[in-house]
Amino acid sequence: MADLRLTDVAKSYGDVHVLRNIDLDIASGEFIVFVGPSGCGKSTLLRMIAGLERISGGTLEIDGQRMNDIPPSQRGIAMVFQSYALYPHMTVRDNMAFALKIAGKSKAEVQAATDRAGKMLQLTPYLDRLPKALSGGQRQRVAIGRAIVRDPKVYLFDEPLSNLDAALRVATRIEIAQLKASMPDRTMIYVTHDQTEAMTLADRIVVLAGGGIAQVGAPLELYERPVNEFVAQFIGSPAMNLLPGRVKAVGPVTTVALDGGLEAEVAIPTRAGDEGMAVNIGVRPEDMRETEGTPVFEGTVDLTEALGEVTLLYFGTNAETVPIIAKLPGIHPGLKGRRVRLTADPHALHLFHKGQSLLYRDGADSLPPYQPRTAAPSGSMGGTAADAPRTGDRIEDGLIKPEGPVR
Ligand SMILES: Nc1ncnc2c1ncn2[C@@H]1O[C@H](COP(=O)(O)OP(=O)(O)OP(=O)(O)O)[C@@H](O)[C@H]1O
Repeated sequence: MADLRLTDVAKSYGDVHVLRNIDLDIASGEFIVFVGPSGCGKSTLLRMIAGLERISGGTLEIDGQRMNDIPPSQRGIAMVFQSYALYPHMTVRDNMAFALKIAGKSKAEVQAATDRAGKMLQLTPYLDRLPKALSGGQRQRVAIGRAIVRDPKVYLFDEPLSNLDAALRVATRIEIAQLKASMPDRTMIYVTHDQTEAMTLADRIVVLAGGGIAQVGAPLELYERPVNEFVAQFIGSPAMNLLPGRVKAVGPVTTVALDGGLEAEVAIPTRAGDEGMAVNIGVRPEDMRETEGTPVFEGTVDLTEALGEVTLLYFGTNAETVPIIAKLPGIHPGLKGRRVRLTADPHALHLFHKGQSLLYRDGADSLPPYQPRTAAPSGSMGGTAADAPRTGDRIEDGLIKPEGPVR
């Protein structure tokens, strides 16, 4: 059991401010995923929690205890890295046992812990193998095993699956979810670029952007109720389309006159005085469908991509109009070059003013509470800061090639 509290946490490298004003409470047993554009500071935040980076400002508490100046080994955390960084001359069991041996655990304790981790990760048949005789997925499971043997309160994962091929990634993702389910009281924080990992593993996703937190919420809450255009376009793939226009009629349902002459009804309230307000309607590609009636969008299909279960239609890719993508279920041959009329349910549409969702303009508290999922599909894995490759180590194919004597 471990809860974490970050208060006004900041990170700068000299004059470069990477993160600021990070306030975040993480409950014991939660699976938290950090996402955000490349360079937004996800790994830096994780490494500050691990103690591998100094915190420039603010406070990190674990279980109410200030951790800013506590060394990584005393924080009760373990970290799994993208480069699983195993010692090539050690067996799977010895790789997993390494930190325990350093910590002076007895032979019996080491044996019990590695047996248990091997069983949890289905590595039992491989315990006496060297890493070179394992697949990439198995190697990453050993790295996770190294975390498990230490039985940390908090597991940190830095893009653990990004070195794996697509099929292994799916399999390992599912294993992580199962692992978390088997350790409901362990807190897990996970950095990824992968939308599917974020959506399927997280109890809550933290979207980082521009050095701060853009939004924190359950995966489907971010999908259905993004606070702003950035989150709206970051969560979901392909990204949400934005159609510019002006408010024409206000009320519980807003009528928007779209640039180009079409109109759309959006089931988001506006009030007297909002008439004429410049807005963007947000419509997810998967919410669009063909219509014979009144469309919210009409255009000539520039390009199609048939993915089997869905077909992507691209509009305005080489024109002056806003590019639009629609995702239609099934196979739609022969649409390229055709004029298509598309609509969407008013309840599926979003409405933004100056980048912010109008849903939130009177404060998020005025929204009916979002129903969190009850059966948490959480999952995670582990490793320790002690497993971090040292400066000077080279990592090739996930194996540490130490420059100096082995630790
Ligand atoms: N030692 C350093 N000195 C100066 N700037 C640094 C240092 N380490 C990281 N940064 C900068 O901090 C920012 C955040 O880096 P970080 O690796 O945390 O981003 P990220 O969101 O994890 O990115 P990615 O998704 O690409 O892995 C980047 O702009 C990076 O250039």
